[in-house]
Amino acid sequence: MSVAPLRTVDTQIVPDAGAGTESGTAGTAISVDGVRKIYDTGRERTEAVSGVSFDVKRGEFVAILGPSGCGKSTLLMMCGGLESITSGRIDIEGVAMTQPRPSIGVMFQDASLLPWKTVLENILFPIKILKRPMAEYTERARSLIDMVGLHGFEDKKPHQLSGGMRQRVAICRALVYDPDILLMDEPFSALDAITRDEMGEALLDIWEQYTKTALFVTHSIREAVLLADRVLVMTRRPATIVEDIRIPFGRPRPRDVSGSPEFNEICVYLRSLIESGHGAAQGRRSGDGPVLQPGRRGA
Ligand SMILES: Nc1ncnc2c1ncn2[C@@H]1O[C@H](COP(=O)(O)OP(=O)(O)OP(=O)(O)O)[C@@H](O)[C@H]1O
Repeated sequence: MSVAPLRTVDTQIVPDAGAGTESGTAGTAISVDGVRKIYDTGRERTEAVSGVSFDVKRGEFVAILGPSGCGKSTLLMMCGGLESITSGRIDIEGVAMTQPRPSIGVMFQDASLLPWKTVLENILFPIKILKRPMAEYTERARSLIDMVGLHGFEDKKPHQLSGGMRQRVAICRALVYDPDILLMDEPFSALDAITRDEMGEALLDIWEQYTKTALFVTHSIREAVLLADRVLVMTRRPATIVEDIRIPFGRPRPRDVSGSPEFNEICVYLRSLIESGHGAAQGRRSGDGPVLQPGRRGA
């Protein structure tokens, strides 16, 4: 089932069959350059992010992995214009990021649905806020509902849904207005392991029909390797990027890839990086990461 295409008010991203791969011709969607974040509460100064630089190409799916509290969410929020940048610069489609934009969809750990609204009304809520034509977007919302397997639940309220179903609604809400970029902050972390795997597969299904640029924060190494074209590994706070690994599995991604020795080898390598918690790459510009192949570890 495909999703009805729409034109967006911002730059239209044309899905690129080569996007997210070495041969992709896509330009840069997100450019993070020397970004630092210090939270200053008056009583306490916390350096959350320190000198982080990386690029994300259009159509690329980049996962950010790192220890708890290292600054992943802070980095994502700065990319979404939801948190100020202390120093450095973030450009989205070549324009400096200073405030939220409709070309960026955001998804959080908590689905944050409005309890008094139905599934369909929740999904269409951004359309109401953005004052876009409701009839046109209702068709799209229904296509998305079908795609994530919620057909028949359009008129249910959030309390009538399981946690996984609520997150499916949140995915539809993030995609309904056709944002060019999707920022996801541990969207499946509150779900049980089986539902989490199902959601990963649902996201892969969506990705294959509806390529977007994505930045995805997760604690799950396996989820990152299953979903992403590249994985950025962050150090302990203040976070910087210790490794940028290109995942060598193409698109459409084989659903059984997570059972392969190569997949497990990459997971083991990433786990060792996270457990060591630091590396020699402080302050470097990320973006040309090694391709991790069987028997060959990233430098
Ligand atoms: N609004 C804030 N004010 C002060 N400090 C903050 C604020 N938000 C985050 N921090 C601090 O910044 C650091 C990084 O937090 P952040 O939530 O970005 O980490 P994270 O890697 O996403 O964590 P987790 O993986 O546990 O979700 C933490 O020490 C946190 O306490």
